[in-house]
Amino acid sequence: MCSAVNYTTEIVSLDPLAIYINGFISSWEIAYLRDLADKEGTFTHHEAKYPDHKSHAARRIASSLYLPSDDLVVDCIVKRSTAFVGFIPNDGFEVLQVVKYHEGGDRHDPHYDRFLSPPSIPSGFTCNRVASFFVYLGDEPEGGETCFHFLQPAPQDADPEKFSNINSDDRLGFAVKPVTGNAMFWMNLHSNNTGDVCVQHSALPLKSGTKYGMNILLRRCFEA
Ligand SMILES: O=C(O)CCC(=O)C(=O)O
Ligand SMILES: [Fe+2]
Repeated sequence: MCSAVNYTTEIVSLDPLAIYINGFISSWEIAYLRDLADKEGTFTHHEAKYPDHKSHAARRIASSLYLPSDDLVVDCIVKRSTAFVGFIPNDGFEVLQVVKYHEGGDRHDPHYDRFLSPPSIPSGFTCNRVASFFVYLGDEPEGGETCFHFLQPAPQDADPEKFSNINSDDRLGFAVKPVTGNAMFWMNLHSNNTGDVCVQHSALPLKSGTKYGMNILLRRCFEA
């Protein structure tokens, strides 16, 4: 039995569709997931796994770990995410991934979550990441915002505890602050399965503290 969570939503952008979610994961779920991540083993530093990615424009300086899919709480979060995406045609979620950033510049430079060259499978079908959730699992560091480089700036009356407009890479970026338990959801693909160039985003460098987050990536398979 999954416990009910009364999250609320705010539409950030209609096109591309991007939605901010308040209270998507409860505090006991966060404590549970962080404990589970610590028990599961060691976080792998992205650049230890992929040393040649150091020269990539979308450089990712962070560590990550996959959560076990057979865990009951993980399953409840997948069910909640499935209910959230509703009628969006999809083929389920990837294994949930916890990401950890340390102070001193850990970051993820501008990138897309979709595969730019999706692997095709023998049947002639291919799968890509149609939509993403990024959930903030604490702590609340200085810096470490998720910056969407092509979304409209937040309106002046937007809650400064959650949103800001900051200049990143010389572009005005709409930035989401890592508020524990809250999440961003956005679409990566158009309905014709081509990539939406407007959802390029980055995790800005951590100035101090530690940041944990979780990627919940929705798959869609289609004829290539
Ligand atoms: O850490 C963030 O704020 C965003 C992370 C992200 O975009 C990713 O892991 O793909
Ligand atoms: Fe991303």
